[in-house]
Amino acid sequence: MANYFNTLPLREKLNQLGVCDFMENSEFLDGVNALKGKKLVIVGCGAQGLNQGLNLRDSGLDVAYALRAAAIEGKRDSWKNATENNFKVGTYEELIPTADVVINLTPDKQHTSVVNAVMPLMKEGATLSYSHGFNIVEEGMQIRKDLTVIMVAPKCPGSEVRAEFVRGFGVPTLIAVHPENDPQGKGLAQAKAYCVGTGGHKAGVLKSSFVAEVKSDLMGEQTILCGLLQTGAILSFDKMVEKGIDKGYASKLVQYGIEVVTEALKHGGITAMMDRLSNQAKIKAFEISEELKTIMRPLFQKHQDDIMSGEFSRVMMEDWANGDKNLLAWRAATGETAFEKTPAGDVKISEQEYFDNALLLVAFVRAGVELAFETMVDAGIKAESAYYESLHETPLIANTIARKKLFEMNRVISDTAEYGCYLFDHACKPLLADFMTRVDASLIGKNYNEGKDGGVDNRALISVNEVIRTHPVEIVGAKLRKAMTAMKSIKTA
Ligand SMILES: NC(=O)C1=CN([C@@H]2O[C@H](COP(=O)(O)OP(=O)(O)OC[C@H]3O[C@@H](n4cnc5c(N)ncnc54)[C@H](OP(=O)(O)O)[C@@H]3O)[C@@H](O)[C@H]2O)C=CC1
Ligand SMILES: CC[C@](O)(C(C)=O)C(=O)O
Ligand SMILES: [Mg+2]
Ligand SMILES: [Mg+2]
Repeated sequence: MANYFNTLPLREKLNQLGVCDFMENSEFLDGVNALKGKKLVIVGCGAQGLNQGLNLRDSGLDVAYALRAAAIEGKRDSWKNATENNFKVGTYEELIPTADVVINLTPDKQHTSVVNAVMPLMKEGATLSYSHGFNIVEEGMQIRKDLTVIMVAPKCPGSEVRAEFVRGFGVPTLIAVHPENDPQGKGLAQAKAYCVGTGGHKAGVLKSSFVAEVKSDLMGEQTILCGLLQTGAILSFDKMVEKGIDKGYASKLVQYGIEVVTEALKHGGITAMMDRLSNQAKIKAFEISEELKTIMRPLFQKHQDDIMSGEFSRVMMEDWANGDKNLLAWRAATGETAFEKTPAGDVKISEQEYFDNALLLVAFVRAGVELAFETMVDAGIKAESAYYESLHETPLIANTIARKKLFEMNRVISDTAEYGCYLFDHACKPLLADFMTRVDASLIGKNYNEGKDGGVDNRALISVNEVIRTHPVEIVGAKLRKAMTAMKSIKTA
């Protein structure tokens, strides 16, 4: 199989990369009807499988789970997830032949073998669905011509797909129909109905393409969403310990601080996050984030280049073939970091203190969101898609760190995200070594405002505000957030 994207002529590459239509509420008035009464069979019951299935069932759809025989016999977690939630469970042979829609929610590294196993069992004219286009785009999987192939890709971890739905909201979602597989022209209607079933239509839906989803999703997850949050968390914690800050306090400030500062992003973008700081702290956070952007820009560009060329996938797939040797070693090393091993202290930190005592975290977030957004847009990804993959999803990943630190984040994200996260983190830390020698406790661990009189140069403040507020991520964000009127707040630690 050849990398599908690389087989396309340049104009078609650009064409597919540029597919990005924000869908109006009026396009979802048909609700879940296109899937009502159809049999939806989800393959795999993990992070996305379980949570999407719960939402789809609560939306009135008929959902069952096809698991591999070993998972059923061994009563593995996937079997427990499904049966404890009272779903029908069966083998591929039992459930796939009657399915109208087969939803493949197994890890990307298994897609070729899973699709090769289920495709011969699928009935004529059925639909195969993915939540990430890797198998189609990077591996060039060929699907039987009578089958419709759609994608419904929530822009967030599975746990948050459920949590937002239960809160009465949803998560932004990219939907697409594979241009090579839409023989009956029903793909879009089914993808829209599926998206209503998961609640995604409440948060914003982009009509995208498999190509645009893959090239933006991989970039977001490697850089700002997971890679940089991991780097920022570890470096911030280590710096506080080096400066003599209590370890329990340091652990708590980072674990919950990322969630608290990014919650402001969710509601009002970088502007709202930076406005939570005093004027003098905002100017300082702006300066250090500008420096971080300069240092990290080449790394962000390298990741995007490697994603576009297929080099990233090639190297990751080598590791798959090698029994995940690198991934497993990197996962184990993450578990051994001092941040991971130090429990959060039993100390009260007020919401404002998370901002005032963690300027460095705010600077990492601003730098990472803006860099990821700028790099994606420069590569031909549309601003709306880049916004979801950078600014909007950062708080949702931060929620997972608040639960159980980097372990939880890496457990709930996909296998491609976890691999890319470590790759970025390992390249980023050495790049920041010199910068970090200049960071003191006033930037992380202590209140930046302490001992300062609060005065600022008016012109400097006006110019900082101007740069923050007119960044293209803020412009598109303001527009997209208007469509998120039902967004709920989360409770902070
Ligand atoms: N994780 C996330 O939050 C996101 C994931 N996605 C996409 O969703 C899809 C699913 O990812 P994710 O939910 O992380 O997957 P998980 O790693 O959570 O695994 C899902 C399930 O697949 C089953 N499985 C594993 N290997 C096989 C196999 N060889 N054959 C059959 N079943 C297998 C596992 O059950 P068992 O081993 O018991 O059989 C497990 O329950 C991916 O395409 C991913 O890119 C998209 C957005 C976010
Ligand atoms: C963390 C990134 C993601 O792409 C996601 C949750 O959207 C993944 O693959 O897990
Ligand atoms: Mg994603
Ligand atoms: Mg992903």
